[in-house]
Amino acid sequence: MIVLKDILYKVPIDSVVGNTSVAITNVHFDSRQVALNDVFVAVRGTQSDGHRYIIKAVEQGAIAVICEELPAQIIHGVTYVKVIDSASALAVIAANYYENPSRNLKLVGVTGTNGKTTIASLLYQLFEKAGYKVGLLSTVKIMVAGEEFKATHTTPDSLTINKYLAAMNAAGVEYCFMEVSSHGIHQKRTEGLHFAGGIFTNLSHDHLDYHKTFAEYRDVKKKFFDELPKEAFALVNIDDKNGSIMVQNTKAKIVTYALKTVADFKAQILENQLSGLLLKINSQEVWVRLIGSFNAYNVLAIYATGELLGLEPIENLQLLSQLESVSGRFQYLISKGNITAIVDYAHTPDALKNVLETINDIRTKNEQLITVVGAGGDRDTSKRPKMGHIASALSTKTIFTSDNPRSEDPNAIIAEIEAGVEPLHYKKTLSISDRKQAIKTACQLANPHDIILIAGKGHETYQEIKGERFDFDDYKIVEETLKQLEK
Ligand SMILES: CC(=O)N[C@H]1[C@@H](OP(=O)(O)OP(=O)(O)OC[C@H]2O[C@@H](n3ccc(=O)[nH]c3=O)[C@H](O)[C@@H]2O)O[C@H](CO)[C@@H](O)[C@@H]1O[C@H](C)C(=O)N[C@@H](C)C(=O)N[C@H](CCC(=O)O)C(=O)O
Ligand SMILES: Nc1ncnc2c1ncn2[C@@H]1O[C@H](COP(=O)(O)OP(=O)(O)OP(=O)(O)O)[C@@H](O)[C@H]1O
Ligand SMILES: N[C@H](CCC[C@H](N)C(=O)O)C(=O)O
Ligand SMILES: [Mg+2]
Repeated sequence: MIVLKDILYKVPIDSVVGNTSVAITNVHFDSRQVALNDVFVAVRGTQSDGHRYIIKAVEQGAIAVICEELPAQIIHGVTYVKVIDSASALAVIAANYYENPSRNLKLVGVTGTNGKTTIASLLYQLFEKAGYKVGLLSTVKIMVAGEEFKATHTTPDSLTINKYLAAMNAAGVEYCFMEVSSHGIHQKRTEGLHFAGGIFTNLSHDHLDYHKTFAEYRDVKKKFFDELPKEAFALVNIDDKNGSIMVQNTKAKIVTYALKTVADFKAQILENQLSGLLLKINSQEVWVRLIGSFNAYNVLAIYATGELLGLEPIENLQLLSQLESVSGRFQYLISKGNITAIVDYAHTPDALKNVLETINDIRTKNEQLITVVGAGGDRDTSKRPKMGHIASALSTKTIFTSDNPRSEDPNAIIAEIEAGVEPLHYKKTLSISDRKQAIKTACQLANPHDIILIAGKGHETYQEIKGERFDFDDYKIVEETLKQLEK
């Protein structure tokens, strides 16, 4: 039996109306999911306010309500707990309800604009190959010791996080790697978790619709490091100018990694090819099957984390060379007709620039680089012209198309992307709003040895248009189209 006051442990409370010794069944922050004897936590959101649904939750059987403001109408038999901050209370309640599962394993959070999925997924692979039971919470999927679950967010809500961590406890998981998004930190989805370490990848332009200014976005990321406990490690990319800012106020042990600067963990790129990277890490050579100089940072962060969590350096290096690429991250095929098609999740200006520069480093001048790219609807609009500028400047030909238009007009998004194209690059671009048609056109324009980059959607298996999700898989489409054209 779970009692309300037990799950309120360490929640900053303002006042209580009713009895906190009542038995409760479940906890929800969505009134539509509330059933008899559940607790409803009213959270203020971006579209609506959970406080509006308190009456509905009580009608559905809620025995207790956690809120920042008491409702005008108090129902007898229901306990009302007024808290300072509902989102924060929800996170602490979630951890209490599932018996603090983050304390029974080593939890490492990865934050930064790009590279979170890559690092978290490859750490999952590394520790699994080292013989441990491992957990993963990522944009692509959730893993509990080999069992796969669907991911809906990069960082899920605090109840979902703790639910999966509890399942990991039950499965005997020793290490869990999770992505920590800026939305996740800002909405306090990760509060109340006990982290053994935090990793900072890099910081560049993204989500400025939500966070408004770059400084605000940076400070939200920094908050994750501010809150790490002193026994944790804070592993930071010190080549990124925001790396030192991230750990300015952390209590955790600061460990640095870099390619260009003096750091605790240092790497050098010896070779950079389409088949992989040859790196020198802390004076040892290692070959990895990951492509692009940005992946040298990811590999170095993974190596350093392995060592910080106790892997032997030799074993660590051996396992690094066995890692397989992550779905939708520089995932490529070479067709029968010798056309290389690359599918990559680059959906920020910086990621797009990195991927294009990597391809330009690898290709020879007579091969064309044909890029297919768009930008998501209902998301940061200021990145659109930047992406248009970068794609057109760094590709031989660029086809602008739709990403997930969501509620927006696809052609209006494309017009904003086109606005960033410099006049001298105009003639190298065309726009086709139907993404499938855009991919097909890229395939038709490609000659043997050319490279096609399809950016922005990576592993996604849908396209979201006007609230509906249609099946869509960049990799499958380009694979099938090239097969048909080369029949
Ligand atoms: C903008 C945003 O982050 N929104 C998240 C937020 O929803 P919200 O604030 O819009 O909620 P709301 O609709 O205003 O509702 C307020 C409250 O009323 C409750 N409610 C609402 C209706 C009702 O009938 N009854 C009821 O109780 C809701 O459950 C909610 O608690 O809280 C929800 C619950 O945790 C999230 O599912 C939701 O994510 C939406 C779906 C989303 O698209 N989020 C994206 C932007 C996101 O979080 N992305 C990051 C990755 C970003 C990156 O690439 O780095 C991620 O971590 O996934
Ligand atoms: N260390 C890095 N530095 C810069 N760009 C990177 C790095 N790692 C990956 N990228 C680029 O960013 C894209 C997204 O990578 P990844 O999915 O690992 O990032 P993410 O941080 O998880 O993104 P999201 O915020 O959408 O979850 C990749 O497809 C690649 O183009
Ligand atoms: N986690 C990112 C994913 C963007 C992926 C891109 N395909 C899009 O739909 O904009 C976001 O929610 O902003
Ligand atoms: Mg991710």
